[in-house]
Amino acid sequence: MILLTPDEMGAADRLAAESGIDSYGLMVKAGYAVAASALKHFATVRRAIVLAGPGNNGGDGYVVARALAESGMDVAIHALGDPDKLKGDARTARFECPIEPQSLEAYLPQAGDLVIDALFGAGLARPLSGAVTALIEAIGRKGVPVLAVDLPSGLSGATGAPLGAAFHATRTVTFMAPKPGHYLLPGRDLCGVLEVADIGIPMRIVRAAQGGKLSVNSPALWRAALPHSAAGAHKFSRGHLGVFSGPAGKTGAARLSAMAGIRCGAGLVTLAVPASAEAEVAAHQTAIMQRRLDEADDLRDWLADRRLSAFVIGPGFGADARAREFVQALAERPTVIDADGISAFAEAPDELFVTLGRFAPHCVLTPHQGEFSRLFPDIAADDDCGKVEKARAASARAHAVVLYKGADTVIAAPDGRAAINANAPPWLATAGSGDVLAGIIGGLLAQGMEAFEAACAGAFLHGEAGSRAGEGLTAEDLPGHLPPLSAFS
Ligand SMILES: NC(=O)C1=CN([C@@H]2O[C@H](COP(=O)(O)OP(=O)(O)OC[C@H]3O[C@@H](n4cnc5c(N)ncnc54)[C@H](O)[C@@H]3O)[C@@H](O)[C@H]2O)[C@H](O)CC1
Ligand SMILES: [K+]
Repeated sequence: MILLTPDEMGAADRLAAESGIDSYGLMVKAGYAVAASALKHFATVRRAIVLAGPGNNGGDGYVVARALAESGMDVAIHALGDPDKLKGDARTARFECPIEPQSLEAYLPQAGDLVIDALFGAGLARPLSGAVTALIEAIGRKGVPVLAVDLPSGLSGATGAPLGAAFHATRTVTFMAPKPGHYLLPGRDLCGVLEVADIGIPMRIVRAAQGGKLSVNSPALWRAALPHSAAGAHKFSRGHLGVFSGPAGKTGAARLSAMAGIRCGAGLVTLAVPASAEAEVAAHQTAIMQRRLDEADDLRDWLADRRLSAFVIGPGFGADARAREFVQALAERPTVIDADGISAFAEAPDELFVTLGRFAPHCVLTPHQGEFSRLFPDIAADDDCGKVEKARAASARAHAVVLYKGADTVIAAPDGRAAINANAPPWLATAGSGDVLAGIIGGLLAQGMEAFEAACAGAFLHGEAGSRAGEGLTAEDLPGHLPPLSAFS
């Protein structure tokens, strides 16, 4: 599913107008879509209160009011600012609506109300005023449901961050395509159930307006790149994943990664294990092989085997000089660098980026928020940037795919492509879950998937496994609940 930033939506609007599409007609369809949602999902409310803002979001609101009044609902309009100052389509909508707007201050929330939030949408430019903030709080205290037009007022459609106070909507109706702010947190929560209404802008125009580089993560993005088990496939043709284990007592994370790697189809998986942990690891493994590997020289000997097609380093490994040395040696091969593999470079991020920059961007960094801040402190601290922009900036700097973890995981590639992953159930945030994700991505890389597609597919499969394993899952449950890749081809 494509995503449009509010600016791109504005471009789509302009392209639509240039192609002769009547913009007021778009506003009418937008308003009727919201009214239809109100009638379908809030039919039992006593009255609908349209809060109409000073621009076209407000204009949509007047159309909603007219449509609901025509359907017999008890409707009132409370306008922010002077309705006589409305311009263009919003002005037309106001005068085509039979209901006289009252002032915003005159609205006293009552049980049984439905608030239609048509104050601000794509044009939100600054935090809401104190009066509007107070009204949002009064509505929240009264427990009055809110149906938001395009975006809950106060929420940035670009970043998913509120600019101060914002409505917490029960449902949001947006137009033609979702925006990043509908999926990034806390925006996704503030929107409630999201509906995307078609208001008659041809998709060729919507696609022309879209930079084409930002999507909601879905199989459509990577199904063509999935490894297909050809009839003649044998274990060597499905790649060989190397996973680096930590020392005795710290081998669980790597074992989770290795299990995930073999479960998502890697033909062979080998755990590289220091002498101290050999017995411990051997006691747990069956299908997964192991190899003693202590120092960088052992690693270089192992790397001579070109059948090794991908690696995972980081889970439980230890964030030390040895980790940096190993990552430096691995950078020439597709490698998932996770956890300690990232933190090991906290004092010298550029050392990692220079090394990765010497090769094609075939590595995947999988930082959570803390690790991201350690590796990209200036990017993490830039509040003007949303999570998509941060992941993109980090990916360009690191010359690697960056999978910026969270309940709203964002995947970005150095070429600007980005995807927001939105299928992770909340209970996926459990110890070891990240180790499994690293293993899934490593397993897909080992089978020849490119880094961006492997990271997107990995994030999606991880979320699916979490949903299938259900609440109360532990990380050990995840590999066994991975859906077969054939389910997506
Ligand atoms: N193709 C579509 O998606 C369509 C969208 N429609 C609706 O149009 C709005 C966008 O309308 P716009 O006039 O550009 O902006 P807003 O109505 O969101 O904002 C109005 C105006 O308010 C000022 N402003 C911004 N922030 C604040 C603030 N915090 N306090 C006070 N005033 C503020 C600023 O000047 C804005 O311009 C979109 O969301 C859709 O709902 C079309 O109706 C149909 C086609
Ligand atoms: K709104």
